[in-house]
Order: sequence, then C-alpha cells, then structure tokens
Amino acid sequence: MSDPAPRHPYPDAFRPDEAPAPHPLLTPVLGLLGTWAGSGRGGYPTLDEEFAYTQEITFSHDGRPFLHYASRAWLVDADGRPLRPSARESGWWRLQPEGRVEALITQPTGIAEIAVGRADDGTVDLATHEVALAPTAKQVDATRRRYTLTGEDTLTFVHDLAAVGQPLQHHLAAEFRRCSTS
Ligand code: HEM
Repeated sequence: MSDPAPRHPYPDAFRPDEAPAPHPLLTPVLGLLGTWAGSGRGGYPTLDEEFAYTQEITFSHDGRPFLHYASRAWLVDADGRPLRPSARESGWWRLQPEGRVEALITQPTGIAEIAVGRADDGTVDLATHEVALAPTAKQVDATRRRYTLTGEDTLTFVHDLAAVGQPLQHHLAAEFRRCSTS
C-alpha cells in the first residue's frame, strides 16, 4: 500500500552547493540563499517615534528560476529584548535574463506588491510595479527595497515607503549576518 501522505520529493535548497542545482538565471542572487538574521531601525513621519527591530529573512529555491522569500520581524527594546511581533511577508522573486527580477510579495496587513528591478554585483534593487490592497489595508502606494551583500556573510537592507499620504521616503534600515547553514 502506498504511503497516504508522502513527503514532498523536491525539497528547497538553501545553499548554492546543495541539491537541486540552482537554475542558471539564479546566478545573480546565489549569494542571498540561506537564512539571515539582523537588526535595524525604522520610522516614518506619521509615527511618534523611531523603533528598533530584529528580523529573519530566508531565501531558497527548488531548481527553478525563482527564489522563495520569507521575512519576519519583531520589535525590540533598547536592550534587544523582544516587545511584540511586527511585519511579516513572503513571496517569490522571479529571475529573468540580465538579472532582471519580478518579485511578488504579500503581507498579512492586506498588502500585495509586485516589484521589479535588477540583481547585479551583490545588490538587488526592487521598486514597486503595482500594489493591490485588501479593503481594510492601509494605503500603500510604492516601496523601494535595496539589498547589498557587503561580504560573503553580511547583508544590508534599506526600505523606502510611500504610504498613508506621504511621499516615498525612508522606513527601514537593517544589517544582517548569515545564520549557520549546517
Ligand atoms: C522589517 C519590516 C518592517 C517593520 C519592522 C515595520 C515596522 C513598522 C511599525 C513598528 C509601524 C508602526 C505601526 C505599528 O506599531 O505596527 C509600521 C507602520 C507601517 N508600515 Fe512598516 N514595518 C516593516 C515593513 C513594512 C513594509 C514592507 C511595508 C509596506 C510594503 C510597511 C508599511 C507600513 C505602513 C503603511 C505603516 C503605517 C503607517 C501609518 O499608518 O502611519 N512596513 N511599520
């Protein structure tokens, strides 16, 4: 009798040297594969004060020309102790020729973004192509996300936001270290 609930036969890879072999179109983003943890600060003109946060990001692939992307953040106090869960999102980065990227990203706050941009020489720069909002979501008009590999195991991230009547401007900046992949 066959197993009624077989495990998925095509698990994701989190390292370039892990099976399955990465699709050639993933070459410009191979340095991002894996799990990253870091901390950052954020703010916005509509908020009373800045905030500090910690964030985990994971990029993986299954041999096809897209990355699975997942991010979860939590607010922390001045000593880095967790205060509460914060932004969470996941999606797909579809790699195209010449390092072009089409990213589909959704958040539990009712925001779905399609961002387009380029991956090149250790940086990924994504800007909004379209935003779709659930009926009760806050107004978000555009974002810009820049990821920069500053070393094999270090990554910076900056995020600009045009939302709730404000023009595109700084919302987040963070620095990450690669988590061990053994
Ligand atoms: C690490 C990721 C992020 C963190 C830690 C973060 C944190 C925050 C915090 C603390 C607030 C204030 C409201 C609250 O206390 O919850 C906020 C507001 C907001 N964030 Fe973020 N955020 C993140 C990513 C994003 C992204 C990716 C978007 C949009 C695509 C976004 C859009 C907004 C909007 C629209 C507001 C509401 C501003 C207002 O109503 O005045 N955030 N964020």
